[in-house]
Amino acid sequence: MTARVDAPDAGLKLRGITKRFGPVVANSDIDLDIAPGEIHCLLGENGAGKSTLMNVLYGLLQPDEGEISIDGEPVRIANPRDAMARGIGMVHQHFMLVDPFTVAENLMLGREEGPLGVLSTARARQRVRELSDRYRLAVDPDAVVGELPVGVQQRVEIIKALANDADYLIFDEPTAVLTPQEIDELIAVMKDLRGEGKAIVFITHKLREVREVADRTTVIRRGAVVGEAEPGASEAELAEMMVGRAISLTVDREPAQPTGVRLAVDNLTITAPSGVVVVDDVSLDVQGGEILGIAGVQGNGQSELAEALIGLVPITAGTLTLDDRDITRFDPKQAIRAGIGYVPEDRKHDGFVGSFSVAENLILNQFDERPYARGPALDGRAIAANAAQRIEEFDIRTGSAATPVQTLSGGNQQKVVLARELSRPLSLLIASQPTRGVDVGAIEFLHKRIVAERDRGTAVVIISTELDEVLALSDRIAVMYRGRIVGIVPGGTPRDVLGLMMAGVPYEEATATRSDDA
Ligand SMILES: Nc1ncnc2c1ncn2[C@@H]1O[C@H](COP(=O)(O)OP(=O)(O)OP(=O)(O)O)[C@@H](O)[C@H]1O
Repeated sequence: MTARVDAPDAGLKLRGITKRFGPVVANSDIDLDIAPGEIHCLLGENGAGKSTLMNVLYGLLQPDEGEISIDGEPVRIANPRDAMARGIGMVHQHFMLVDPFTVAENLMLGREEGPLGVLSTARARQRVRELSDRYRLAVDPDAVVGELPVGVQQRVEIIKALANDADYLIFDEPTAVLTPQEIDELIAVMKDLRGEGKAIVFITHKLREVREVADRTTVIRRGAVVGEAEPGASEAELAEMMVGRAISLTVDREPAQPTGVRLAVDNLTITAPSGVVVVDDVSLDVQGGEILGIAGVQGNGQSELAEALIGLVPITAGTLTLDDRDITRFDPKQAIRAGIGYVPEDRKHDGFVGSFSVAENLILNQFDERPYARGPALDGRAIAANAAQRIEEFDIRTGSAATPVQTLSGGNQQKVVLARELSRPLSLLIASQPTRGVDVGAIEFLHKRIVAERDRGTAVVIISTELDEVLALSDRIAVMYRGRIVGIVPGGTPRDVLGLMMAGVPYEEATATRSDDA
């Protein structure tokens, strides 16, 4: 018999997939072929319909029209159990793991009732070990999932999919939440899987990753396939195909015109409930009209520093001063009133209320303020007018202003948070991973807005694990390592020097090492 991969109809084929949500056509007559042994990138703007299509393929959604076949045989995928039985696995954008359970227990649960069926603890632990050895996915079977960093949780998701013997693996924006090193590791795993003949569908907004791994790239715009990108297409070409216009991948900005210190952080120390000192005697200033970038490998105290500035975590020692006012003990409400804008790292958790509408989320924290509050009642007209303006300005792709935010695509949810925070008068803007999950076109716009906020005289703090983003926006860069500031350096500092500093090497030594290498 002919080997399966040689057969003309080998692989997975989607034909004419259409999926509507009320008036929104999320997928319109989509054809997609996924061949064994390929990494197939799915590229498209926020809200283009990528996750919807993958949710159809995984049986989480039923299409209104269209067919799916595997190796020429039509299949109906009614639910994830069917998908897994057909060899389709999915690593979700938002993990579907059960936090209080261990890795092995999560495998046993087979959350989506996979073909693993009943599995003993011993067998599950052994399976985790086998798979983690084979694919270099270091995971302890007995670790409690909720206590693991996101990068490791993602490995657990991959192990779960592999434990079900998936031939087709869907990775829906897996790199959005990973550090650069974790991204490299994940890409190596994806290449190994491809080498074994598995097919991978890879969704990402990072064009560099597409160029690194894609055997084939299908571009979707507004629910329909635009076409396949040419092999070897440049980042600029991919971006243009995706968005439908040429876009600038660099940020145009004039040198900063600092207006004097607005934010002063003095000897800030934060001790976590576990007793670990997560921010250790940090002092820094941010001037009005300046962007201070904070670079560092995730987990080196940057998140806690940001959360302390907005009053979300208690401070152990030190002081915070904004425009000569002591804000050290402010709670979030007071901080917001003092003109602090905050874009949280975890938008789902701290950024919005999913069941509230887009319009409501755009005025969250301002419900009791003019012009939205009129006495004890809300002024519906003012709320609607604000929503219409922000949706237009930030190009938020939503059915209407009344749509619950939880049904928006990931990137559009992020735009709602940024639109809200960038639309009130600010003294200080703190933005953690501001463009996480956002498409290149929207990044261009959001970066311009952040620079415009600086030029208005606001003090801006950007925290990002994307060194490209820190470099594109920052006038000065503070590098954090193990809760301390390793150094505060000029905006244009070379990447490799920053990289060394992120590993704890002081600036002078890092620059000397660099010239030694040269
Ligand atoms: N459950 C739902 N109810 C209503 N509308 C939905 C639902 N799920 C998705 N949509 C809509 O379908 C469209 C496509 O969304 P989808 O999440 O597939 O986009 P995406 O390409 O994955 O975007 P992103 O890059 O931002 O993640 C969007 O307009 C979204 O608001």
